[in-house]
Amino acid sequence: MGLGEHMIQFDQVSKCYVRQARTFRESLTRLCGQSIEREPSREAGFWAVKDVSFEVRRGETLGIIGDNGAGKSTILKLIAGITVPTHGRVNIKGRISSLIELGAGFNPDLTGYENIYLNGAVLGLTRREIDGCLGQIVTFSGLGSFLDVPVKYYSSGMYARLGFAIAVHVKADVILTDEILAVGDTAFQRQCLRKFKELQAVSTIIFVSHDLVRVKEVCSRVLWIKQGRLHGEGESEKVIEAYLQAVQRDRDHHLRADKNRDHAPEERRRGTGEVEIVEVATCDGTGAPRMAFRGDEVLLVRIKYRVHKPCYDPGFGINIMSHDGVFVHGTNTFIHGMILDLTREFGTIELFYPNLPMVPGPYWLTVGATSDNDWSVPYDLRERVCKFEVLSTRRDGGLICLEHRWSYPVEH
Ligand SMILES: Nc1ncnc2c1ncn2[C@@H]1O[C@H](COP(=O)(O)OP(=O)(O)OP(=O)(O)O)[C@@H](O)[C@H]1O
Repeated sequence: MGLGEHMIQFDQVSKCYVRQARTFRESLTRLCGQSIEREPSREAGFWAVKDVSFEVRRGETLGIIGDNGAGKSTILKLIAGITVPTHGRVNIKGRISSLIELGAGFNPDLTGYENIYLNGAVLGLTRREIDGCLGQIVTFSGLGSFLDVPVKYYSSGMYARLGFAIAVHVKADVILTDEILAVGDTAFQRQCLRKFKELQAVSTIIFVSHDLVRVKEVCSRVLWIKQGRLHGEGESEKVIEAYLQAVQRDRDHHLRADKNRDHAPEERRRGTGEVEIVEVATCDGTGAPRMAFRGDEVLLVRIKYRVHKPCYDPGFGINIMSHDGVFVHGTNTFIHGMILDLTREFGTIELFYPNLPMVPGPYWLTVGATSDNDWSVPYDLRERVCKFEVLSTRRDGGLICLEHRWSYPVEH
């Protein structure tokens, strides 16, 4: 087999699952343990994968991303031959090792050692081949004397360890992984990641994950699956960026729909009323209202106010609070030495943030108008007046994403 040849080919592949559609009455009847013979369930076809074509070359690590239920795992199952396409053709070359549902093929009454041989045989290895990699599997699993115990006594983490150890040592041509680098404890995850990087050099890998940082790190090409269809394909960075933008649009839509439904207003308000904060809106760089932002995007806070009485030395302030009430940032016009002329009845003032270097999550804005920088007696103080969300692929801990860079000087 030569370099660059196609290891996986999907040619207009579709997969239809048949789902049992039940009426409420049928579900109730079932719950009560009664027969549903007189009212049979109707069968509904559901296209989990629809008309998908792609190819994967030898040595590639291909990422598959998409929302929950998009059809990613179904594609893996089609590659693994766990399920067959309803239409189209799936061509696979070489031995496949599947890291989906780790340990699913184990026999609970057999010991770890026995399951290594059983699993190896299922994967098409001869006894001699399994003997050859047994030592590595044993060491990698870290299960020691537990390998003499029937696997029904294993914890789910131990199950996954053994499953992973077998799957990565069988010298497969194609390796299928589904959120696999998140199994076990942190030390085992590090070990898996090291092994994964080793395998990248010798195998073709299909990597399904919601961890977009990891996908970007390990895959050069990515497929974006949306509602069973291939929605995007190409260089990881570009496809992930487009996906994130779509996620953000959806999230924004959702947040605004929620706001319009006026769910449980969280706002607290007080003030003497000379200046009224009529409306606070979070906007994008073009000034369009928006509630979900990526960390590298502009946030423009637009405050519309109304002056009811002439007032002395007026100013505005903004606080950003995290969802659990931690004060993230605060500023006001007094700090910036701004002198405002509030002689007109209506006006607008805007605060511009060039980016939002915070950890992902929901944030709240408190906006106030006051005189002479005295916030104890404000004209109008609207606490938690509006909410926005920061979406990010960064995984830093804490509250803010400080720019940083690791270095690892080698001592000579
Ligand atoms: N055996 C099945 N029978 C019926 N429907 C199924 C079956 N397996 C999957 N589905 C449906 O097919 C769709 C695609 O599922 P799939 O597991 O491939 O999604 P996914 O992209 O891997 O999702 P996630 O990110 O949540 O794991 C879902 O709507 C799911 O409910």
